[in-house]
Amino acid sequence: MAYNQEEQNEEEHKKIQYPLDSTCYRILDEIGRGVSAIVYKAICIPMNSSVVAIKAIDLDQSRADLDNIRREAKTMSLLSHPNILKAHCSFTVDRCLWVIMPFMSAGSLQSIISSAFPDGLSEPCIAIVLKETLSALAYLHNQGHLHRDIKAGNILIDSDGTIKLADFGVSASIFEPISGYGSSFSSSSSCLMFTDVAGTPYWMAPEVIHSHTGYSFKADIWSFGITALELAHGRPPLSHLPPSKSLFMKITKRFRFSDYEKTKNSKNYKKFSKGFKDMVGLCLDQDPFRRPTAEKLLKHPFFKSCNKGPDFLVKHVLQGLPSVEQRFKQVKIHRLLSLKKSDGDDDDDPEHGEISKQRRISGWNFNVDGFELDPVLFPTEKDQEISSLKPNYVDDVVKQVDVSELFSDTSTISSPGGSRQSSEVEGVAMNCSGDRRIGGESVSREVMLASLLFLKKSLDDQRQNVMNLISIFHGEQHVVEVNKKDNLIEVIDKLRNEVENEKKKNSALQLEIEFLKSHYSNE
Ligand SMILES: Nc1ncnc2c1ncn2[C@@H]1O[C@H](COP(=O)(O)OP(=O)(O)OP(=O)(O)O)[C@@H](O)[C@H]1O
Repeated sequence: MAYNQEEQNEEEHKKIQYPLDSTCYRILDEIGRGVSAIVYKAICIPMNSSVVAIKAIDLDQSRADLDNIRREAKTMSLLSHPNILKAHCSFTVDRCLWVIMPFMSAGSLQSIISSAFPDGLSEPCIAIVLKETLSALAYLHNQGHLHRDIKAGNILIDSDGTIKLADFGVSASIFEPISGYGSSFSSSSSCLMFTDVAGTPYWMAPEVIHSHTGYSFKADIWSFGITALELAHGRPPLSHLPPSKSLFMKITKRFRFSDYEKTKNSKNYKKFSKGFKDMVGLCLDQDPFRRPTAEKLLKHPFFKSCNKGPDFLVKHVLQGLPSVEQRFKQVKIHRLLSLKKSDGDDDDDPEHGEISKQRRISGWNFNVDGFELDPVLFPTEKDQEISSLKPNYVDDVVKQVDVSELFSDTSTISSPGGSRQSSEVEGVAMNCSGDRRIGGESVSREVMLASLLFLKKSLDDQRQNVMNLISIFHGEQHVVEVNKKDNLIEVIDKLRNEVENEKKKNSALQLEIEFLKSHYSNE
């Protein structure tokens, strides 16, 4: 089912039309990879060989179906704002959707910080980037759209310092009719709400993860706050944890910034202004209704006092930076090397060694705190002594999750009346909540299922990453200069094993989900 954006939007006739034929484009270099897409630098031959970026989305891997993407592209083509990256056109090429976009020569802020500013940008630079992004967000929200994937990876910068918000892959219009979206949509509450889970885990608002309560524009404000921390520290909070674990921590223990506390004592500890910390704190209020709108946030003193522009970014961020394609190659090499380095890591883990070498697995158990499926080993004598103390794991999970308590925060950074409890953690770290054990009897099956589905997605993503690495080995050995045949065979064998392991984990997880579904439907 081929489609092109042109036939769906009369507006498009008014502007220069890029060709809808893949043979008109010549790919020059790969410049980025997402979960289900590869981004290329290319030239459009009939357009005086002008440089473009092509995002090739694998429709088999992508969550969205073609109808939704088509609808989204149509809606997005009506938007116009200096800080929003508008695609030139899009069309299908086999099972891929090619989105032809302006080439933003410095790439994303994420690619910049990961290669040149691992400890984050300076506050004046962050202020400019965030202010421009927030203008785009305020416009989007005023037009009735949620972005749903705000993060540094989706903020692009051009060689002149211009900032544009990109990637509307999961964005959605709150004004669209229910039937028009793959999203679940609820209008039962006082404002229109989405209930499907969309976005990238570390940046997701608690109400998005806890999807049955619904979410709206304020979910973007949360992600905006996380993006501020990402730009300030070089990574989002909790990113040292696997995505599923970070999600579950947010649901059960509420979001804390304890991982940034360590930063305070490190040599790279940075001090940020009160205004910046206050602004981030407002975005990261656990209660979406207390978070400010994008419009209101733009009036915050942090942004009001930001009077520098793109030139400042050129001077302090872009100068001397390798090109986006060079940076991407470096990232690939780095990933490859860390993969090789981690080859032997499992052997260092005594528990893992024991599992794999001495003991047989009898099944899987759900580790509530770690939000992981742990293998259950055939018991040793010592295990049998304590086994009678362990409750049935499903009951255990169900009794420990009291959804009514999850978001009734008593120690958030903003109090209902607007007065603020002291921010005890310095830097951007804020004490959002105590680490309270959750008790009670109420049960959220949706949370359980949503969480398990996330875990499954995380495993799928890991599998995809391994596949990507395999393709790097096959296609670009000259880049990584791995010439020794023996080495290659050994690494490929290990990758193959990893894929097999992932497959096994996926099947086990599938069984687990089936079990939980039938368990709940029987009740
Ligand atoms: N129009 C563009 N011009 C220049 N570089 C781009 C452009 N679009 C994307 N990139 C580069 O490609 C990288 C990958 O982009 P992509 O949108 O596929 O992934 P992502 O948003 O980081 O990940 P995900 O798919 O998980 O959302 C970006 O980080 C950026 O450096």
